[in-house]
Amino acid sequence: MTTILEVSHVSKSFGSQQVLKNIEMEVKEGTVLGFIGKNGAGKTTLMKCIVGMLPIDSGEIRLANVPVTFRKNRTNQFIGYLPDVPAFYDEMTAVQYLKFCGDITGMSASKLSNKISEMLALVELESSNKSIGSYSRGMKQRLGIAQALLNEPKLLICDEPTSALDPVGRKEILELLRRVKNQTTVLFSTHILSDVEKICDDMMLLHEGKIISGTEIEKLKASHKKKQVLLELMNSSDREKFTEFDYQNHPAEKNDTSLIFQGEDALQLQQALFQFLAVKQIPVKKLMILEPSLEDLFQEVVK
Ligand SMILES: Nc1ncnc2c1ncn2[C@@H]1O[C@H](COP(=O)(O)OP(=O)(O)OP(=O)(O)O)[C@@H](O)[C@H]1O
Repeated sequence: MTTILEVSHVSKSFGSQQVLKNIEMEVKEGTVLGFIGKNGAGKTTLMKCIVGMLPIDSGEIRLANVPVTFRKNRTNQFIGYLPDVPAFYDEMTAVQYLKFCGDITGMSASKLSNKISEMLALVELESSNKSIGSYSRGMKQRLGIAQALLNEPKLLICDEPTSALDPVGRKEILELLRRVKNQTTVLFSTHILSDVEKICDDMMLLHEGKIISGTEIEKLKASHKKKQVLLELMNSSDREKFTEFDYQNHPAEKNDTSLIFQGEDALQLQQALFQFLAVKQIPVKKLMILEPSLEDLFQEVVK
């Protein structure tokens, strides 16, 4: 797989505050990469460095193997960028706005006209002839993505595209980003971890100026796995029989018909449960080892 974005040893400070510390990352072509971090972690800063809007103190950023230089737009031909707070001309319609943006890039009139129709269909705004000022936040984000994709970028960068949206708007944007994957590589930042779990091929976490890669997150996940077992019973009366189970070694969380057991070795725990269930002849609805959620891991990393 070709590398589209390469960030090597990048550091960046604002005064005495070092926001990025020797950052190393790579984005492979055709993937959707989720970029996670708490508020103020430095996600926007890194994205602005990638698009050449902020200078870096040291290191190198390469896009399609071309070095990014502060305020030089040579590498911006490869990028579509949707900032966290996109600005629009409220009195324009979507078509007028995209035409305005396309004209600036010097696209030919016929190509632009086809491209506008294609993009508006992609973001499902083709039937809207309202002015942008009357758009919902979700519609504005979708228009922003259409605009960012107008010049067929190799990499689409979206800064917190779902943060200000309600669940319906968020779902629409996530589905759109997933669709867009057929046309370009996507890097998007978020602090909503379930968004990343839903659509991303890879993820990375920015914490205290350093990147924790998707591979490291997976390792963390593996080390946290195999520690919890969920048991769902057919009825609540059977749950009472668990008073005789060895809770001392396997403390459990209890609900009406389910129990979550904690242990150092989930396989052993599962075996002990199987034995107990067989001896007591308790019917089972579900018995499974629980995977930790990204939210659990995030809490683990940042605590
Ligand atoms: N131009 C600037 N001058 C001084 N400090 C800045 C500047 N831009 C960002 N910072 C600081 O750098 C840190 C990282 O900010 P950044 O906006 O990159 O975080 P973020 O991860 O995008 O957060 P959010 O999710 O809140 O947008 C913050 O402490 C912020 O105050």
